[in-house]
Amino acid sequence: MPQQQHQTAATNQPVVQVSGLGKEFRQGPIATLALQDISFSVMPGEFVSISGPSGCGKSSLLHILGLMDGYSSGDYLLAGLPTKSLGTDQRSQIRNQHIGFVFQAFNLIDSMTVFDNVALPLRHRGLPEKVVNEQVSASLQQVDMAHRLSFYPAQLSGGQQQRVAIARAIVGKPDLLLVDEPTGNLDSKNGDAVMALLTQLNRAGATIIMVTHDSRYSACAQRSLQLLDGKLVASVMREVA
Ligand SMILES: Nc1ncnc2c1ncn2[C@@H]1O[C@H](COP(=O)(O)OP(=O)(O)OP(=O)(O)O)[C@@H](O)[C@H]1O
Repeated sequence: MPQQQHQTAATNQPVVQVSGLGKEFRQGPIATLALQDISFSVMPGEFVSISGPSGCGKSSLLHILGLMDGYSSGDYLLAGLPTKSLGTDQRSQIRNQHIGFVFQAFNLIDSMTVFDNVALPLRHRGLPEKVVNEQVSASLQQVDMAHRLSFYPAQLSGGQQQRVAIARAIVGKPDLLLVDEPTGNLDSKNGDAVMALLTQLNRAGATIIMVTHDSRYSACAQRSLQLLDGKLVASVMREVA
């Protein structure tokens, strides 16, 4: 399969730099401290997993890293850009330029073909259709789904839908792939295939942060961050085969 070069593979600036990050949710008089004093960096080309028990703050952290939610304290630099005081439009633009998302539920648009789903981030950037065609084709080849470009999501298996979702996430050559429980809706055979694909993308230069409950899959990452009660309690390096 052809391999795309990801933007950050050649730089030495952290893709993610989080320091003293805190997140408080307020529901009337009740305050929940979902994240407390979290600090870590992720360098270009790293594959980092985030794990921990239910309610420990994994989704809250991923949402902040994806600029889908703000934070209450600390700092977060994305590819060197300060994110603290960004407005909604700026966040959305930076998300489109720098971040690819892969969700547990795939989140494909049912009324659009595979091609149009994958083309979405590029059309959002206003790129010419010729460039869109080239990049979508390359991206679908990377995930081995080029033979299904005129299919609709309902005509695909779960594993195929997730591969299309991965194609959509990488089509714009983002600095960072944020992956949330990518195997949660898949059987073990398809889950293994999706993890093999993510590992392959990482070897080709993609920087990946993945939330997973599954210790088998967190072992695919070079580093595992473990959260407990909103705190970062361990950062474990692994030798990945
Ligand atoms: N919108 C919200 N309003 C209030 N509290 C919230 C909100 N979102 C999350 N929380 C609280 O923040 C804490 C962390 O939740 P979060 O969803 O980040 O955990 P998680 O580790 O992703 O859990 P799971 O593995 O079950 O998905 C929990 O105590 C949760 O109740």
